[in-house]
Amino acid sequence: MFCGDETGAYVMETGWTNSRFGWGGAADPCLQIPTLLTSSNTIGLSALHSSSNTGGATPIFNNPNNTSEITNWDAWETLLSSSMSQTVCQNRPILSTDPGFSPPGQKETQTEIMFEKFDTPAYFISHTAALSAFSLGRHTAMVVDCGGGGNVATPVIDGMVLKRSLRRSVRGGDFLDMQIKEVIEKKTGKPLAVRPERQTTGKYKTPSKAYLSSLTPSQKTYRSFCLHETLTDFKKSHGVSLQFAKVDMREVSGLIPDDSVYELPDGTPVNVNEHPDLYVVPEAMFMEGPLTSSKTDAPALIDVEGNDQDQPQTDPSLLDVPLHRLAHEALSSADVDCRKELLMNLVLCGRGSCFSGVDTRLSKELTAMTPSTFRVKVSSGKGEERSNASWIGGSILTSLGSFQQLWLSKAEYDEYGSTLAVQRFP
Ligand SMILES: Nc1ncnc2c1ncn2[C@@H]1O[C@H](COP(=O)(O)OP(=O)(O)OP(=O)(O)O)[C@@H](O)[C@H]1O
Repeated sequence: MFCGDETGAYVMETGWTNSRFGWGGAADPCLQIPTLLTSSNTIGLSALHSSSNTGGATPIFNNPNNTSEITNWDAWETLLSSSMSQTVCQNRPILSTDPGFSPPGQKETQTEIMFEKFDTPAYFISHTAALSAFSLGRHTAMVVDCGGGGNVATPVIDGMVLKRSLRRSVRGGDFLDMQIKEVIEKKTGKPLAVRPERQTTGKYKTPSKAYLSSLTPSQKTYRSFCLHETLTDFKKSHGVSLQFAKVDMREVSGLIPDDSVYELPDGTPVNVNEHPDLYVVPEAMFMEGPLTSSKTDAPALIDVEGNDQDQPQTDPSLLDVPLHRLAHEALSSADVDCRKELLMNLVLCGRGSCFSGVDTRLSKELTAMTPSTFRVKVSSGKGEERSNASWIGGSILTSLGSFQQLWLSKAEYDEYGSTLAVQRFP
């Protein structure tokens, strides 16, 4: 048991796309780092160019199927130590998050690193979905998290995650990026332009002459980063214009600006309104039938041009189903008794769900799939609250007095070792 009066805990979440760090009790993380910007010994843009024999930097997650399997522990440690030095964190209890499908042994390794290398006085690993539900004040909820690596539906009952009912799908933010890239390239008739990080940005930016296809295969992490940065910028600026084909247009009328022009990094203008296939890209989240037919369509490609010969095959447990079916699958595998309550408490989170109308659409589709006696109620935070839901849940949890007895303390670790992590953090 960690018995400090005032814990001042450090809360960290290592997501597929973004990692978040900050202090327990705070409203927002004080530091966010793109997870891709980390290599074994450095962090930041220089990490993308650090060479290795395999060509390019090796990121923390080098597996397109499992967003939580840490494959480069040195990079994970570098990310942590860098965030701690930036936020001046020393000798604090640390809470980290786990999405519930990490491979066996990962939690023990994390626990060992925390106590042996970072000398933390206490440590705790909590489920991402349980924390997201908690951020909206719910102990029981069906959490639908739309991230970069994929979408995950997790039933949470009384704060406990039903692991056997957890369902993942490939249609996350990276998948949509590939769709947007394809449409833009088809419209403009040339490869997608990206903006090298050293070029001037802002009002006086010069057009970029760098194209995704001109970056060499050895720059694969850099290419992924450029693609992600360019298309996230597109989604952010045109998230309002990107619509769902089946949403009642009366509900969203007035949201589409008449002149919705996005300027690509090379200066090419793309009028989103003139390209219905562009503004309905998020519709892929709800489209029926399989959308990923080949290996190169895999959701979270590290090599965006499909040149990586070592690319693992897509995990068969990853579903290629629309968001509402994903939630429905997770719901159907939960106990009959709790389904009604889960549907009444559907929590939508993750930055990938920030397109306008996702909550309405999800609610409509699920209502159509469930008996009329069931009521679907989708709740979600606004803006950053939605994006940082699990981090915020961790921040709330660590500041509760009743939670303090749940920490795994250094004394306990010294006595029983990291195997205690398996019991403490199921
Ligand atoms: N305004 C926006 N509208 C839609 N999508 C967005 C927006 N901003 C960012 N995204 C997308 O959200 C995804 C990242 O979401 P988020 O930060 O929740 O992921 P993560 O937590 O790092 O990933 P994961 O949950 O898979 O571990 C990226 O694919 C990004 O392009």
